[in-house]
Amino acid sequence: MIKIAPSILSADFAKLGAEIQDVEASGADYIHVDAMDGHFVPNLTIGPLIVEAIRPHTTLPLDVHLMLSNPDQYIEAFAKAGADIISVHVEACTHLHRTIQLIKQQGVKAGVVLNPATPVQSVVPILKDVDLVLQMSVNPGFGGQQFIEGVLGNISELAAYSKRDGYSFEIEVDGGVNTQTAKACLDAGATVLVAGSAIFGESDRRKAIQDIRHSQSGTQ
Ligand SMILES: O=C(CO)[C@H](O)[C@H](O)COP(=O)(O)O
Repeated sequence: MIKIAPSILSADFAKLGAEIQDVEASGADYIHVDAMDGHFVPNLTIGPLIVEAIRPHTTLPLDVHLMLSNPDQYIEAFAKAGADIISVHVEACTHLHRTIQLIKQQGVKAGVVLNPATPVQSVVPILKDVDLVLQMSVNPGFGGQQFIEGVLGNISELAAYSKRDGYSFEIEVDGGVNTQTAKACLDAGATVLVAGSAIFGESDRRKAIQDIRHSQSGTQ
């Protein structure tokens, strides 16, 4: 079953609790939370205080994507705030194995993230340790960007490693995912699709989630 993770980056922040409850009632599987530090990426967004504030508004897993230059410094705070999955960028981690262990020590699931131009080879040694690999399909920092087709090869490569070595990590794709681009991601082997504007930008969130989820089979 394909999982859909609405990215609250495109939600109405003035009514975030209600927005999250709406996508949960509309069939979402995870709530995707984008934390940006204005340094690793050119934008500032969400910190642990917001994660703590939204935690009581949903029973869904909070899937927290850290776009931070120094993720180690904030992992404990995000875990205590209520994150269920914490993902860090391979490009930001000098000691990736140590950072992944730090996440696991907090009792939450650990993910590693690749930017569009980062080769899959850079995460192969850590694949056996992670619960999720997040392949960015835009350059991180902003919602509403255009899907970069060149990442499809990375998704297929990740799926091939998973199959070859019997791993069970999720393959998540984030950025420019909509009803036009979802099928190619799923065909390549994605198991979780993050979508911000394609869900929160629609008045019928249930239909938006269903359309993305079923884009592979064509059954809406
Ligand atoms: O991580 C992100 C940006 O860094 C967002 O999750 C992503 O861009 C989702 O937005 P959209 O679906 O509108 O592209």
